[in-house]
Amino acid sequence: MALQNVAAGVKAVDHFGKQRRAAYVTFLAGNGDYVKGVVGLAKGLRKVKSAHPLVVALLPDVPLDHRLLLEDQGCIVREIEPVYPPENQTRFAMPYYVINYSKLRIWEFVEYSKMIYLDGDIQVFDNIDHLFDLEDGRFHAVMDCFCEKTWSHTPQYKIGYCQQCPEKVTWPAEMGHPPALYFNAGMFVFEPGLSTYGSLLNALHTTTPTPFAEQDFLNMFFKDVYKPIPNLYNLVLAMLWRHPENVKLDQVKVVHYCAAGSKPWRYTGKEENMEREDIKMVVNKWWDIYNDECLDYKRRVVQIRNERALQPLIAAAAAMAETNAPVLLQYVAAPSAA
Ligand SMILES: O=c1ccn([C@@H]2O[C@H](COP(=O)(O)OP(=O)(O)O)[C@@H](O)[C@H]2O)c(=O)[nH]1
Ligand SMILES: OC[C@H]1O[C@H](O[C@@H]2[C@@H](O)[C@H](O)[C@@H](O)[C@H](O)[C@@H]2O)[C@H](O)[C@@H](O)[C@H]1O
Ligand SMILES: [Mn+2]
Repeated sequence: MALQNVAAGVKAVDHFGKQRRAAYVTFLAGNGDYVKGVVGLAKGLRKVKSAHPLVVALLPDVPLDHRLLLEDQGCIVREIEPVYPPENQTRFAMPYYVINYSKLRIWEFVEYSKMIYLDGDIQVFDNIDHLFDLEDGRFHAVMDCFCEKTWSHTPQYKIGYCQQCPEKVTWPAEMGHPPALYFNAGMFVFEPGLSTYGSLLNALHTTTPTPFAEQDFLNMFFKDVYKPIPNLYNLVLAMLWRHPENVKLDQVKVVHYCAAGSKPWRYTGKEENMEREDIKMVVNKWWDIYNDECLDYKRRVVQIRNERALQPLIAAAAAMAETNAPVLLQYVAAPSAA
């Protein structure tokens, strides 16, 4: 029995050259435990019934078993080449931040017209598909906070200034202009494009790396088109103790587990602020999704024997792939007469 996989899943739709589409995209590097973050994210997007697939841009050092785990969760796995900043003496805020420049490869995913990037340590608790309708030609992201120790190298940290409460400490005239609005690069809405991609890589080669690596670089590159979106779309956890007046936790749709000690899959509760009831609550909410087997992806295979049914079924399956419900069509050719 000759089985021919007529995959009408998302990939096949790409080959049909249909209109460009929207997708979520995340980034995975190494053979460590961030893969748990990406599995959790895939299940979280399924739980909120997102209509769009999750693409995982992963580095060559991600092992096969991790890739299969992600495929089995319905992710579209795309291997990318690393991107390194120019030779430098920079001390990154976290030494591993140097690998984060590889995120820039996602601008090359031009089969998609609009994408939402989400770090692997992010969870989506409410549907945010409406963000794909945000204005084109802009870079949409949530404003960051400068109050954590990770910012102690900056002038704003030294004088206690934060864009989250600009009225609290007046920016001294002798220090020139206050810093431009600055976004957290763990979540952003963007449009892939080869010309932007080329400009990004060219600009990178002549830009001295800085402590927040690609986050600093992206803020510099998109400064003129950056448009802040509410922090309910990317709650940087430090906001809970740095700017509680700016946070309505019951309205938060997206949580970013970037505070030290808050990665759910590594959570011990020992680090500073990690014993807080709100931190325990969002970490438990992450685990509820990660452990929920009902949210595991179930691949659907439909076998076809009648060749005349093939085309309409491919069209129907391609349409379903659009709504992040890929179907694998298998055409079972009749055995040839002996
Ligand atoms: O060993 C690593 C470190 C980072 N990342 C990816 O790079 C992103 C940015 O790193 P991280 O979230 O740790 O930075 P933070 O937001 O905590 O500063 C992660 O979310 C992952 O998607 C990864 O895959 N493996
Ligand atoms: O490589 C630089 C990283 O910079 C950002 O993380 C930082 C930043 O948010 C600081 O403002 C916080 O103080 C800190 O905790 C947090 O880790 C992005 O989340 C991450 O994706 C990545 O771009
Ligand atoms: Mn992160």
